[in-house]
Amino acid sequence: MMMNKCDDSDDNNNYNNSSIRQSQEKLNQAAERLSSRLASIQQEKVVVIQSFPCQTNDETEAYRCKCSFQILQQQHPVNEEYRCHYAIREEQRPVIIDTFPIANRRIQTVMRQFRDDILNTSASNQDNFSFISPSLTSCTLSTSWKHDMDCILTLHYNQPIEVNEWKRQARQLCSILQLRQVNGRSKGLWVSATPSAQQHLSDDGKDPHGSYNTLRDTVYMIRIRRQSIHCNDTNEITSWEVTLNNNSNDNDANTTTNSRTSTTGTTIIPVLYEKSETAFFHPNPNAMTKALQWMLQRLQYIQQVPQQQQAPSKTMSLLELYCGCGAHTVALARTGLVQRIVAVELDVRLVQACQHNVALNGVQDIVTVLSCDAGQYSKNSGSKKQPTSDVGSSMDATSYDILLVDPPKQGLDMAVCDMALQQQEEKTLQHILYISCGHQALLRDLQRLSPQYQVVDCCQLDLFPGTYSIETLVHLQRK
Ligand SMILES: C[S@@+](CC[C@H](N)C(=O)[O-])C[C@H]1O[C@@H](n2cnc3c(N)ncnc32)[C@H](O)[C@@H]1O
Repeated sequence: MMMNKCDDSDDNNNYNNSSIRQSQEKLNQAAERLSSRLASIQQEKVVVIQSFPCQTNDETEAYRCKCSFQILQQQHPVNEEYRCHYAIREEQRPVIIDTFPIANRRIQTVMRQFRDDILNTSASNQDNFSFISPSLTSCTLSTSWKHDMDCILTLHYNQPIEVNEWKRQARQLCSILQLRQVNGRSKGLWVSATPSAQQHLSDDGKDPHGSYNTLRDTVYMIRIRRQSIHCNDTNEITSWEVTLNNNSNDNDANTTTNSRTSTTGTTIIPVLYEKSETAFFHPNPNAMTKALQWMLQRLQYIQQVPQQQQAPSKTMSLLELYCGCGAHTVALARTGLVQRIVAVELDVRLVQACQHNVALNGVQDIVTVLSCDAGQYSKNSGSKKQPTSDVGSSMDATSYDILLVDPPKQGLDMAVCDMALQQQEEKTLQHILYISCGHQALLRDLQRLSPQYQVVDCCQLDLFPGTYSIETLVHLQRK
């Protein structure tokens, strides 16, 4: 568990510095362990494991953009008033918490205001929210990656909601807490309210444009080109950075997909996202943007460095399995480094979100999103069968240059590894970019792939600071 933040500023600084140091030490130790495991998996090549350490206090302490809490009512022992508390489950039991320091600043503020100003308020104010608090059992708070953008509060009840009154009060709640939307869920019923009475939301939370409880974001990819002179040869070196901060003075910069190139040759490419609050999205924006930056660097390397069978700047195609809402898909499609992407996802809500994000960024000509199981897709591709009816425009899996995988903790389906290994004769698939949040599964998969692939680059980042979780990014290349 994370420690509570201390209020004294000197101690606070010490603690903050030490939390960054702890994060760095955690990565150093993980790199040592992984190095020795890799050495036993592949004897041929030694790779240096880099790390992307956390650099700011918010990255180590206040990073989570999705949190769920139980809501408990307790009677005060002295004045006998009932007070609401947040609780998290530890060893099957609810543990009351006053604060949740790993939640981002916006969630921490809304948590405090909702509990103190709405749920535990004076009798007069209680009347204003009399339909909000009774039978409330838990809540979920979600924000955009850039947490000053959107925040959605979802309230779960164990009794039916009185819909009209609840909506009226929830709308007021939206205004006071500056939320994009408040949802109420009770026994299969889903009601939603937004600050504006005019904006119609149907009772299943869908807005008139069809986007479902969406949190909006803009991620900026920065391509930096510079000349390097070595032994009278001039080469152009391209590097990439990824950030959530729009440093321009342009107010429209976070709603447009237009790229901007400066006189020095630096290009800023905005990527727009709308992520469903109800389905998976990366809960740590720092880890998500760092991983994306690493992917761009690797694609740049793949495109520039001549391979045995591959000339530089060749048109590249990419198969992405476990694509989620398209967090990587749309960004990669906008780099100009890949000309064709097929993205596969099992959860239909995420398939829809990914398709929506593809359209939002105008990359429909580059990306095809498929709704199917990654293992099944790989099996069918291996046997040259197309997996589902909506794959008309997709290619056979044997014809991609790069495979990008970001599986759940359990790692790759065996059929995915088989598909990557089966391509030995055609030797088309050259590279695998593997994003892993499950360490044991990653080691198992690297072992399975080791007869034909070797690790050429590896990087680790602190997935959930204050816990043991690490994200490992691995670039495998065909031997
Ligand atoms: C770790 S998440 C990564 C998602 C995405 N890359 C992102 O960053 O948002 C893993 C994703 O794999 C999907 N998934 C899980 N099992 C799958 C399967 N058998 N076939 C396809 N997708 C699957 C999940 O729905 C989830 O979206």
